[in-house]
Amino acid sequence: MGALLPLEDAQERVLALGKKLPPETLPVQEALGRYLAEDLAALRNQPAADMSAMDGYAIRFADRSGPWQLIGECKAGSPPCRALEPGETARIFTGALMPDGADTVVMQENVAVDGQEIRLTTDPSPVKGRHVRHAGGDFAQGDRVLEAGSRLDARGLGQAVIAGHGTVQVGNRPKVAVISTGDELVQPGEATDLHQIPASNDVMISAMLSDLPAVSRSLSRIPDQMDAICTALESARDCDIIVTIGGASVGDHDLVSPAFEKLGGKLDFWKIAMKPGKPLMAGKLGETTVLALPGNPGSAFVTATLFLLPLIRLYAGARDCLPVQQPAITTTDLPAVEKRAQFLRARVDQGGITAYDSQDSAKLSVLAAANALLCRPAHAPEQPAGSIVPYIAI
Ligand SMILES: Nc1nc2c(c(=O)[nH]1)N[C@H]1C(S)=C(S)[C@@H](COP(=O)(O)OP(=O)(O)OC[C@H]3O[C@@H](n4cnc5c(N)ncnc54)[C@H](O)[C@@H]3O)O[C@H]1N2
Ligand code: MOO
Repeated sequence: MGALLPLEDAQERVLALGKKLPPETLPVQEALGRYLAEDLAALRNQPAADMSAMDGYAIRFADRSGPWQLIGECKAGSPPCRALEPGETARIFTGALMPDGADTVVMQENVAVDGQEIRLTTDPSPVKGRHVRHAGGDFAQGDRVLEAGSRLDARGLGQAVIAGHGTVQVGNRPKVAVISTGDELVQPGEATDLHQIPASNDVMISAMLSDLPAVSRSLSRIPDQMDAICTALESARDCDIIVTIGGASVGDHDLVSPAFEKLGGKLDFWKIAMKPGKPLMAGKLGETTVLALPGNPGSAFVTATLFLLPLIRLYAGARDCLPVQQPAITTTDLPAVEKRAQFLRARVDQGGITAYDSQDSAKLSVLAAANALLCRPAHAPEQPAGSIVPYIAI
């Protein structure tokens, strides 16, 4: 067997095969999950002017001990009442603009109201500036409030809107074809003979894409025949990315690589130093990036996590494409790793991270129970229980 390509090199090469798509402008309401194509600057100050953070009474700190004469009302959505003179107060509500002259708010729980006279009932007396949100205290016009390449989640959308934006420039969604191959595959829910298996990877991989800005289509259960695989690949050439599942290894019926080459595909690499996922293949078919994932469910999931999702993020304009690794304490001894980096299906909780005893990449039961991939780099030394190890949350 020739030298296997190290994982990091393979990730770099896959990302080098892709390209960021030209951006588009969308109404903010339609931009959930997209990556910002440019830094977003605030178009307004927030708050636009000093405003009250409480329901109560606006006062001048200079006459903090009261009593005060009530001269008007300030509510959210209306301009403030006239300026306060010494000894005066205005009724004010949360979110209302402060009247000129006022610099402090006393909560209504801390006063007694007697007609137009308002008295302080608590000791100590008010603190200067208390319960006032100052103009520009959140952000000022021109401030960068969101970074190019960051993902617009619910909070990001809220931020864009409060900063004054009705539309945003975002990365486009790559078109992705998911092609599964195998004579043994049957449709979900269909009865299986002993030599058959439900096509679970198709649903699993498509589901992994559903959380990303991608337009995917599925070409399921292509037979292990050269012509059929070539036809499927040809039919997806309008896509930015073709991902195949299964038929990536070296068996006589593993025809993805031969079909890819027959159509003139340019192989970038095949086989990497990783477990599971060794038979991963990557290349270009014209303008389309092709990733061939191994068929075992554990291998398909791990390679999709480490290669396919990052590639989609790259096309969609993400700043950070690779999965985030976090630290946890291993609850078990981990043996030294040889040349293939390992991604162990594991369970992480407050007590630490525990890799499952069985790491058979064909076992969906283990994959489905896991909530983490415990990362073990190639040539990592033995790590006893209690060591800190990296993991990817799944
Ligand atoms: N002589 C060697 N044999 C194998 C090697 C090797 O290096 N030398 N590599 C092994 C490794 S590692 C893996 S992983 C598998 C991957 O093989 P393929 O990508 O060719 O996958 P298949 O043979 O088509 O399928 C493997 C397994 O997964 C099931 N499968 C496939 N597609 C689906 C699907 N869409 N849904 C559910 N299950 C699927 C398939 O029925 C097989 O059971 O090769 C090793 N062999
Ligand atoms: O990707 Mo294979 O799992 O190493 O069996």
